[in-house]
Amino acid sequence: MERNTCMILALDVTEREEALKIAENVREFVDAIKVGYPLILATGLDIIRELARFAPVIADFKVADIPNTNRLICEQVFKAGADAVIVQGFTGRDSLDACIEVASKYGKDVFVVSEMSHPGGAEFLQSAAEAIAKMAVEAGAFGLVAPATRPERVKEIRKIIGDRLTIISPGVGAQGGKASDVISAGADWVIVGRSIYKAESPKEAACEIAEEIQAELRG
Ligand SMILES: O=C1C[C@H](C(=O)O)N([C@@H]2O[C@H](COP(=O)(O)O)[C@@H](O)[C@H]2O)C(=O)N1
Repeated sequence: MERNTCMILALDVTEREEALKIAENVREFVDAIKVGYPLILATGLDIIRELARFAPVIADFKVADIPNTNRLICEQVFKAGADAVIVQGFTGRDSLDACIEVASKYGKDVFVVSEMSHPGGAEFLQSAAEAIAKMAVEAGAFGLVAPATRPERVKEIRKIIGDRLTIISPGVGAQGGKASDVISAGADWVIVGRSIYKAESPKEAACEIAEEIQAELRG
């Protein structure tokens, strides 16, 4: 994935036409589109290939099962045309290895959730986040999900992984996180959903956030 705008659109709408229209409108401002259960359960897996016309597609299924089931899920994800998949890390090394094994077969990428951005993310997962980050490096994952709502945590996780993994950070806007703060804390991409797809003009909203990020990168 090219890192031009450092922004990933979280397209959590549930209508096919709306999803395609927003993706078309904001394509110049996003490096990738993240789709998850809301859109896929509403419209089916074919939307992945339709969206792939606009940008690489990250399938956010938070894959979190035993190795064999993880393997079966990832096969379907990459057969459907996704460029990457998001998996949970708390299920352990063998379950993560199963996802990476399938992704490697397709030449695709795996992002591992280290810590989540919502308040509940601090209740159980946060204490395991650093160990999960270390495991992700050892397992050969492509990247990590880390919270834009807690840039100080992104900084800590970046210290552990160095530049060996790409960090994508959700929680900007609607959850209170700031794009420029988490980019400056060491994230490579920010993930933005409602602040774009619920905006009066998704295009203008995406442009504004992209400009904020570029200003931060210019220092
Ligand atoms: O910790 C995480 C993991 C997960 C993810 O990115 O994997 N997300 C997803 O990022 C997007 C934020 O949307 P919005 O809040 O901008 O509308 C949604 O699709 C969430 O499911 C988080 O928000 N936090």
